Amino acid sequence: MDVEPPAVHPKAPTPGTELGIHFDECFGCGDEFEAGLHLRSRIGEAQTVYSEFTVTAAHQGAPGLAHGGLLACAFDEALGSTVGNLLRRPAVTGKLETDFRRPVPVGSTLYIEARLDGTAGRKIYASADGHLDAPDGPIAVSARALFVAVGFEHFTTHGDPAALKKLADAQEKAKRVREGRDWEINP
Ligand SMILES: CCCCCCCCCCCCCCCC(=O)SCCNC(=O)CCNC(=O)[C@H](O)C(C)(C)COP(=O)(O)OP(=O)(O)OC[C@H]1O[C@@H](n2cnc3c(N)ncnc32)[C@H](O)[C@@H]1OP(=O)(O)O
Repeated sequence: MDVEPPAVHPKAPTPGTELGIHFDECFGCGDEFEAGLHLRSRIGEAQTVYSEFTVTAAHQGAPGLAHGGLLACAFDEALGSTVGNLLRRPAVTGKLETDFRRPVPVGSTLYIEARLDGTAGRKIYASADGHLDAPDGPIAVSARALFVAVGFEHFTTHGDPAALKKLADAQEKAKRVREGRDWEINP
């Protein structure tokens, strides 16, 4: 099947939009686990999403250096957020390939620029570069991923119903807040 240019969803968030946490307990972006990556993302121009995270002592592999697996996690999150938010299509990572080009010390911030590369049926291709300590800093890590579009039953069949309910409740609350209907915000 031919690879087609990605078609950004008409209701995708516009450039400049700060993307919130998609699930409080997500290791990549959630805020419930102190040791998580706490990655933050923003929509850029031309099918890009910019993400940042700061490496802490909780992310070490060798002393003082980020663990490669946790760096891969950051790219999975940044690329998944790019796919989910720009295409507005549930999808899961099928394949993730990383090139580690420079060590990433504890205390440094990785600026990840991720982009959609194309789609072929259910297959979605995306890639990203992680710049060290500045958006135009040297590239420390690059990644390419294949996401596969799935139905919501992927999550209801294989996931945790209680966690899915928690997520649905949080999304409903966020919607109420956006629409000014939440009593805690507008008593
Ligand atoms: C809605 C609004 C959203 C709003 C905003 C949301 C924001 C949201 C932010 C999320 C941010 C979190 C980002 C973390 C994302 C994860 O970490 S997801 C967790 C890790 N991934 C998984 O657990 C996936 C586990 N794997 C599976 O469930 C299944 O293998 C898959 C991937 C669904 C595929 O199975 P399947 O549905 O049976 O499909 P299958 O026919 O095998 O494959 C479909 C096509 O993909 C190809 N393919 C599949 N796997 C591979 C592979 N590894 N290599 C090469 N090709 C492959 C197949 O060859 C096939 O190709 P074609 O024949 O069509 O040419």
